[in-house]
Amino acid sequence: MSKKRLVMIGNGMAGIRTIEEILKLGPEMFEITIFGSEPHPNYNRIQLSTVLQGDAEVSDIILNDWNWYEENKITLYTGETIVKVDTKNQRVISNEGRITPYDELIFATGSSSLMLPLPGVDKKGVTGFRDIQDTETMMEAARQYKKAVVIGGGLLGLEAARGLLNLGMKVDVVHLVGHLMERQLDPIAGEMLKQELENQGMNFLLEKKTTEIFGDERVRGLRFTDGTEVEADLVVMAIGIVPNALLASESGVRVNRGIVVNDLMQTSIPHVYAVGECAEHREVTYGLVAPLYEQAKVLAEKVCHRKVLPYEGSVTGAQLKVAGVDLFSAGEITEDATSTVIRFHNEYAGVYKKVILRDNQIVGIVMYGDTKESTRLFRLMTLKEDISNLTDMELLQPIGAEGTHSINDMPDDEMVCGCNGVSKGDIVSAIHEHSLHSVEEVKGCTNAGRSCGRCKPIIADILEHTLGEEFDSSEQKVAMCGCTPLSHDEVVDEIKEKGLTTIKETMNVLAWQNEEGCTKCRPALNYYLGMVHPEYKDDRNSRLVNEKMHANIQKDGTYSVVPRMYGGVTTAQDLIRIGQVAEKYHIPLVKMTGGQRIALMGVKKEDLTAVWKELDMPSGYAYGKTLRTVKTCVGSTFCRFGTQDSMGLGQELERMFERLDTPHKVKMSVSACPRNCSESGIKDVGVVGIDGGWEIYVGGNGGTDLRAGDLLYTVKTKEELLEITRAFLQYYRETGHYLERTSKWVERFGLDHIKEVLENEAKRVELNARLSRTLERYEEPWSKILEDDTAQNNYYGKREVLTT
Ligand SMILES: Cc1cc2nc3c(=O)[nH]c(=O)nc-3n(C[C@H](O)[C@H](O)[C@H](O)COP(=O)(O)OP(=O)(O)OC[C@H]3O[C@@H](n4cnc5c(N)ncnc54)[C@H](O)[C@@H]3O)c2cc1C
Ligand SMILES: NC(=O)c1ccc[n+]([C@@H]2O[C@H](COP(=O)([O-])OP(=O)(O)OC[C@H]3O[C@@H](n4cnc5c(N)ncnc54)[C@H](O)[C@@H]3O)[C@@H](O)[C@H]2O)c1
Ligand code: SF4
Ligand code: FES
Repeated sequence: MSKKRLVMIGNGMAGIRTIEEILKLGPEMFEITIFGSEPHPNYNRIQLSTVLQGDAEVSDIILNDWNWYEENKITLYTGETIVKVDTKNQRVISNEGRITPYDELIFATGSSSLMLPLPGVDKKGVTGFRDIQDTETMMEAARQYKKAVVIGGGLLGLEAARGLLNLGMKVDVVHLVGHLMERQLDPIAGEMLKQELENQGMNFLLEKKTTEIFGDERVRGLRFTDGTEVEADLVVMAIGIVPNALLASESGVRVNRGIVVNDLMQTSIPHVYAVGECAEHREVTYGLVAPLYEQAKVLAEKVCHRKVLPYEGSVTGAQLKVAGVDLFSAGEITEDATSTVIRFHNEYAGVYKKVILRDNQIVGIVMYGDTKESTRLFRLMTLKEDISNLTDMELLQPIGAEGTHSINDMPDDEMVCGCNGVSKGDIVSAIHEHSLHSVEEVKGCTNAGRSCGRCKPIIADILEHTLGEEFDSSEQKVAMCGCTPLSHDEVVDEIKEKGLTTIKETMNVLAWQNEEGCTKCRPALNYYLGMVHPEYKDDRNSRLVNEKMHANIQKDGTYSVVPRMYGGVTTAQDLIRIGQVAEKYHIPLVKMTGGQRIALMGVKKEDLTAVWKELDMPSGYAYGKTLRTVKTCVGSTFCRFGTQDSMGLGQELERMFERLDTPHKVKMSVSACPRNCSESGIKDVGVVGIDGGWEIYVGGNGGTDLRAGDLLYTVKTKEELLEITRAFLQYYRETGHYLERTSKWVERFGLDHIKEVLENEAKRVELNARLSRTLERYEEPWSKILEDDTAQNNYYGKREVLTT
């Protein structure tokens, strides 16, 4: 039987994904011919922003190279545009006069940039941002000129503006309405975004309507309806897109805004289909790849005569690809009389989260500054789950709360790669079925990570979780954050090799792509610099919010205060004082913590310093990436089973390591006999007394990733124990990644390796010496703040932390 002739107009992302799906279902079914106006094979249009921002070359973003077409016996005509479709005789005609007959025809013509029909729009230096050519036009302009204006403060305009800043241009963004990305963000989130981008160097002209682009042959500036003007050597129009549907309508295919299709992607003419941005389905046209790839799958099943699950439309979520900006938006963005809203807003930390509910279902999500919960919430929204059994707290995790959402907790159907519709379950099955070991292999096999690339860190986590020891994390270089391509280890090596001493200097010398850094890299750099240079002056403003405040911020915007109680031992005087302070400052809850401390919960920000003063006790660092507590049992002092003085040792350890900066929090414990009443088996360092000595366990964790500690050594004396523990902690400090718990670190390095280092006497002595130098630098923070009026005003007095 001869093959049917399949012709596709358009060689872009949605079209080629359709062909890939067709080749999977029926590799021998069609003789395929593709026409593309652009002179390139299929490339990742999404990554044009990355190319413009200087993080990739055009060659890096090719999705299907020339070989792919050849290997799949596809005839490809690039740089050739179809100008006529004769649906009666089933053939297409190109601008080169080439006539190609078809049995099945697919329109995959995408969209074009919407260009304002203004006087001067055809001047040199005015461009859209849609393809490689536009990107090259902008890059060329940046080599010769200084000043750019972007019209449109949406996703595209802001990504373009960020790229032009990276290329050294001064950039104004002209926006029609009062806040940025008004289609995705409400005014509060829009304002937060504006502030961040202003810090990065962008200038905004809001509520401005352009009337004219003036200049000579080349643009010189813009004029607005209010009579004002702004200079410009380059104007980038990013005010939306228009589906390329004219050819279809001229060929008699029904067109509204886009080419109208039914649930099987069929147009009004038999054997003619449309897919991607050019298609209009149930009156909606889409501008993100996720829905387009869903359409591609349905269309492939249809033309291959497979059982088809009809396309019923998509819910989309948007994120901005600009370093230092963490936002997510999906569905409705403003509440109305029929909806209710749960909102968390911490202006100080720059975090805003809003979930809109109707009939106990999520109908809208807006998040800025912390989007960790976005995939989970988006899943609840798309599945239309009844959320009435979830508390506000379960829906919106406050900042500073431990993420409850580990890979373990993730349901199999949770979407990992939104662009390509790949769930955790799909990835885990592919890892097992195809013996995959790297992110690149997962990408090749499942498509996850193949578009915007944002999901790659989660794919790496899933690989690690699924493969355990077989996972070679060294192969998976993960950048510290979007501000740099360097990994944590590479940044630390550079700090040491180049003798970098401040955050600013590190960012400059290592060519940070975002001058100010972001909430991921600033705290990490602050930690690494302090770890490498004991004399480093801590940059408080680069700390995570709880550390900056020296108190844990709570769900309702109040704080918790937990004073230090060495080894979990207190006195009657301290308890009386705590009681008096709790009464005087109307502290609503006094709670014993899991680490044997007393927490005063619900302290108002303006009362924090007075509470510290009247308690007159050191900070317990319940908020810090440092030693939290050393939990102890009563031990030989009172217990008849006790073989050792656990309270004495616990207090000594806590006094030794209090305030020590570590990559993540460190919990310790001392039990005086193997009955282990203070749970030494699930601590970062857990000590158990035995007859004639101590056992030291490390890498234990009692949290979401439950892990029993490994026995590191059995020692006879307290001196040996202290020397080993100090060396262990210092080695963790020097080689752990910022925010990596010892449980993960021990697994990454392997217990044998750690033992080998600690058994080497010279190394052990050096580690102890470096730790001693570091420990000298720490001071008690609460009393320091009480001596410092400026700090009190800046952090606790004038500013208002808003939580609604
Ligand atoms: C800078 C930028 C950043 C983006 N970022 C994201 C993002 O982060 N996430 C996301 O989901 N989406 C993003 N998008 C949108 C995404 O790239 C598009 O949704 C997707 O590329 C659309 O695919 P398509 O195949 O429908 O159209 P296209 O990729 O535009 O392909 C259509 C092709 O058809 C060709 N063509 C048109 N008419 C003819 C003709 N008559 N004859 C021959 N060829 C023709 C065009 O030249 C074009 O090459 C971004 C887009 C841009 C421009
Ligand atoms: N990160 C991403 O997901 C991403 C990135 C880039 C592009 N895209 C996609 O590309 C497409 C185009 O993006 P876009 O940002 O151009 O479209 P958009 O429609 O999302 O935003 C256009 C913005 O321009 C503003 N605007 C309209 N007319 C204006 C005028 N005369 N003057 C000033 N401002 C004006 C609008 O108010 C709107 O905010 C969209 O489909 C988008 O989803 C997505
Ligand atoms: S661990 Fe042993 S010594 Fe400590 S309290 Fe429990 S039984 Fe007593
Ligand atoms: S989420 Fe975009 S590639 Fe995975």
